[in-house]
Amino acid sequence: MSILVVYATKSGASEQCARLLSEQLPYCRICDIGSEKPTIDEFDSIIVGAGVRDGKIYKPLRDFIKKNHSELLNKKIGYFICNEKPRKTEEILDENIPNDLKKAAVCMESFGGYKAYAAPKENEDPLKGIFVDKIRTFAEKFMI
Ligand SMILES: Cc1cc2nc3c(=O)[nH]c(=O)nc-3n(C[C@H](O)[C@H](O)[C@H](O)COP(=O)(O)O)c2cc1C
Repeated sequence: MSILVVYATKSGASEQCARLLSEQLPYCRICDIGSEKPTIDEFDSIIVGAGVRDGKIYKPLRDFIKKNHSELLNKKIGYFICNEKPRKTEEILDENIPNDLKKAAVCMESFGGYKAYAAPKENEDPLKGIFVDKIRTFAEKFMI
């Protein structure tokens, strides 16, 4: 089973999460939708994830979901978001992911994120604010 993690990031948290996920999943590659166009028919399983600003996941990922809606329904799929207020996760997923795609998902989760305008500097921990345990649990659940 080959897995693709497609992500969009602005301050880096979603990229960190995509990397950690890929280390815990077999045959997994990651793709920054901001700089690469993935060929999704090469993959049985897709995880999509993005940062959130003003309640919205980033546009390149929204566009990816819209463009590939019917193909995604035929994949094993999971969603993650990176945001600083994980309590709003359900609301954000409801407003950003179409219902049928949400129902078909194996897992959906917020992995936390950086406080607004406080992304870690080069000498700081790049996982500050990220819930590493949630990434591990997500990966385990995705593989069942
Ligand atoms: C301008 C701005 C708006 C934000 N809006 C939200 C928001 O509506 N809800 C939330 O939970 N987090 C919000 N955040 C926090 C981001 O979701 C968080 O920094 C996350 O790490 C972004 O993902 P990224 O690092 O992959 O770009 C906002 C951050 C910024 C800078």
